[in-house]
Amino acid sequence: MSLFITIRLLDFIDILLVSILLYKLFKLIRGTIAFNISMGIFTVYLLWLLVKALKMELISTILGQLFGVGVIALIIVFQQEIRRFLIMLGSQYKLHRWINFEKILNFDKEQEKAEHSEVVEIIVSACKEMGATRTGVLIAIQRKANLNEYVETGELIQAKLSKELLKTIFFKNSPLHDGAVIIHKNTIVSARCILPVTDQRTLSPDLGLRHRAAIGMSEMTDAIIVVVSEENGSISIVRDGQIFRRLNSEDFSKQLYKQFEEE
Ligand SMILES: Nc1ncnc2c1ncn2[C@@H]1O[C@H](COP(=O)(O)OP(=O)(O)OP(=O)(O)O)[C@@H](O)[C@H]1O
Repeated sequence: MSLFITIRLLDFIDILLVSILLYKLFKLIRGTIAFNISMGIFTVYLLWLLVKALKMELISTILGQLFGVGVIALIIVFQQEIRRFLIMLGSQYKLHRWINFEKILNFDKEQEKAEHSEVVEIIVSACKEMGATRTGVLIAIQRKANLNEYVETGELIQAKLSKELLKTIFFKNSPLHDGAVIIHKNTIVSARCILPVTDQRTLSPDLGLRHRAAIGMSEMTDAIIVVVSEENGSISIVRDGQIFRRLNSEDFSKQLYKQFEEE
């Protein structure tokens, strides 16, 4: 047996990839309850190593059994985080851009752009007016990921998107004003939808449930979420767990266009 450990270039790449994955994972769960759970598991793991080294048979067998089913338990406990992590990898590195499905399917980019600008114009104009009247708004715009599970929590509308319809839905006395509206292309798919609330604990305390639901939705899906605050009429855009707050009309429009372009 050779006394020298041979390290290949591939081993470096291996270590680098694991470091990147761990860093991304850390960034994703930092400040959430998942971080505390991970720390708990890590502590139990250290304890297991210690009792094994001290040859304390009973406790080390019990902890060993626990880690035996650990992978399945981890998948169940971290189901949401694993999902978010995969979505983040997929959206951040934009694999579909390299593969370019649109080109393969010969998708008409010009038509898509025209559709986007119609949707952006309607949403910007409606939100500006609703902001001025301090009307609370929560809109999730579907991108690649299917939003059916959230659509089903609300009332199906399936109507062509228009400024007046959006304003009617979010009007304070409307029975549909509570919750979120989900839009796909130029259709209002449903209203009164319940979105997942983020469990990030480092968010600004002035962000209430409407904004937290917007952030939660953006962590779970690649949807673009628009929020108008009922409290102060300010407009925010949320994507990939990131919130762009208090946008003026010009920035709101620019940012919304940018998010549409950024697949
Ligand atoms: N999980 C959810 N999914 C969809 N909508 C939600 C959810 N939770 C709360 N909302 C909406 O947010 C409203 C409450 O907003 P809240 O005042 O707590 O939030 P906020 O972020 O402070 O917003 P605002 O600035 O408009 O007050 C609810 O009436 C409801 O319409």
